[in-house]
Amino acid sequence: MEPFEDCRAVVFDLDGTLADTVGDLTTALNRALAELDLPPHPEEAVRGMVGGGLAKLLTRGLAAHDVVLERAEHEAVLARFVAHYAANPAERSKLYPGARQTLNVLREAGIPCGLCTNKHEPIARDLLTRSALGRRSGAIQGSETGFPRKPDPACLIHVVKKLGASPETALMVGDNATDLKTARAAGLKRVVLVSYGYSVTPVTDLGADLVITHLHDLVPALALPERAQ
Ligand SMILES: O=C(O)COP(=O)(O)O
Ligand SMILES: [Mg+2]
Repeated sequence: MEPFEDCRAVVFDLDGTLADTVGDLTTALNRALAELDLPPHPEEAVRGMVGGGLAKLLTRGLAAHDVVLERAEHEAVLARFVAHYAANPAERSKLYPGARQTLNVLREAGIPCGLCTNKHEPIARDLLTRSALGRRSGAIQGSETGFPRKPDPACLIHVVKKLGASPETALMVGDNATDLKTARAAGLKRVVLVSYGYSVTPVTDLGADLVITHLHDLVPALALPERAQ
């Protein structure tokens, strides 16, 4: 893409973009499945189920076993799954290389960073605090807070506004088609996708303005002043 010279804010997705969380998600999902006497899914299978929030992950995990629960039971299993995950969200999860450094460089360059995730917001905040990303993020928006989940653009529009930017001057960095769709629906002109996340479709086929293989490739693409890099 052309260097994005007028970037005033960067909004990141969390799972698959800043943090590799699939290990802990798999553990929690498999605990919930075990309580239903269902076999566990391997981490590689769960990778392709992440990105739509915990409710969707449970639905996908059950569907992979050809199980559809009646509503009340599904809600009860979901509550247990969320509780399992909330109890241990950071045992095996880790930030991707360059996550902290990239947020630092952007902040030093005067570009506020925010976060828009389909993860339950309290769990997202917990993860971010544990990984010291929370204080580097100017605005965090997760799910179950009254905003509809991505790809509805409302949460992204809210974060962009909180960061003091506009859709024209903000950039979204995500890992799948949902992030791209959300950003376009919010009116963002620049969308970067990372290639190492959880997308089941090759990200190069999705129509992003730029695909990066490493977070370190983000700052050079923004044409920031030399001192900031
Ligand atoms: O599916 C989730 O729980 C979160 O996904 P996201 O951070 O990629 O939006
Ligand atoms: Mg993601």
